[in-house]
This record gives sequence, structure tokens and C-alpha cells, in this order.
Amino acid sequence: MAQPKYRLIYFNLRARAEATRLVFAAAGVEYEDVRIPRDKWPDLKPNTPMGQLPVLEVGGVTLCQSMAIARFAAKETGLAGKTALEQAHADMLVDGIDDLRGKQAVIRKASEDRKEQCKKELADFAPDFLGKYEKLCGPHGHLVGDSLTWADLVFYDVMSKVLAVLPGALDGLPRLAKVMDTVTANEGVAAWLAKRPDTPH
Ligand SMILES: N[C@@H](CCC(=O)N[C@@H](CS)C(=O)NCC(=O)O)C(=O)O
Repeated sequence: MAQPKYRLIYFNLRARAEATRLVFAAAGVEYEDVRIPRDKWPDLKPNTPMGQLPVLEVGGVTLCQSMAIARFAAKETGLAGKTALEQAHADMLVDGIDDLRGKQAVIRKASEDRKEQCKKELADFAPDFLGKYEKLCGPHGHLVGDSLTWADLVFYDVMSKVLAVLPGALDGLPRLAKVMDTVTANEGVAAWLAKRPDTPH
């Protein structure tokens, strides 16, 4: 069998690589999903462009920066948005989601005595944030336009972690709830979620 065109290298985490994995899954594109053990990282680090993972190797080039990688994968697979304006809209929503991702990510990193406070900060932040996204979301289960884009996939990735902390976060937000359903109903994503190796946060 021919080698896949893309080689995604990261740790055994969802974190900063899952958006790209979801893009490839949704598009049905083969790629090599390389997960580096932590003890092998010091050897690899000096050979990465910015000393960080993830990287994507493609056509003899090594790309880094997780969102640049996911955006490139979306462009390559037709999931970036159909027009320049749709693409900008998707970029806008993806960039915005980082604020929600940040509030969610600090919970895991917080010391035990800070965790409850961090959860409260997420609970205080999420309703207003998600209310704005609900207004920006299209009516047919897609954040942008009338078909799947990487914005839906990034939203799904972050939101699935937020829902683990705040199970009612999408109550009363039917458009966003529909995006979650659209993503999990996508054949490629469903297949990926069914076979995904045990991958922490
Ligand atoms: N802005 C970068 C941040 C990448 C980053 O922080 N990667 C971490 C893992 S999530 C890393 O490589 N840590 C190991 C190190 O810095 O030596 C991105 O989005 O890709």
C-alpha cells in the first residue's frame, strides 16, 4: 500500500492535534497518526521547526503550529469553507473558540485546591460565550454556510471537553447542539471516534 501523503506527529493526546485528526477523518483522507512517547521527545525536539509538537510532514516540508496545520488540512480536503468569506468566517470562529478552550484547559492543569474555582470560572464564562456562538451559527447544523467546515470540527473538539465539565452547557442552544450532532453523524468522524485509540485530553 502507498505511504499516506501526510504524517502528523504529536504526543498521545487530543489537545493540539485532534482538530487535524478530525479534519482528515471527516474528509476520509489517509494519514500517518504518529504518537511520540515522552521519553523520545528530547531527541526529536531539536529537529522540529519551533521545538514543539504537533508537526505535519507533507511533500518534504515540516509544518508546525496546530491551527496552521489544521487550517492547511482543511484547505487540502475542501473543509475550509467554499468562498474566501466563508473561510474567513470559519477562521474567525476557530480563533474565537480558543478563549473557551483556554478556560477549559486550565481546569486540568490547576492544582486540586484551584480546580473548583477554575470550573466556576468556566461556568461563568461559557453561557455568554456560547450565546454569541449560537447567534453566529447557521440553522442547518453548520457554523458556516450549508456544509461541514473545520470550524464545526474544532467546535466539536473543544465543546466535547466543556460538556464533560458542564453537561448542560448547550441546553437552550439548539443550533450549536445541532452542530455537535452533525459532526458525530459524519461518517468519517463516527468511524474515527469508534476506532480512536485511548487518547487523553
Ligand atoms: N502554539 C503551538 C503550541 C504547541 C505546544 O505548546 N506544544 C506542546 C505540546 S501541547 C509541546 O510541544 N511541548 C513540548 C515542549 O515544548 O518541549 C501550537 O499550537 O502548536
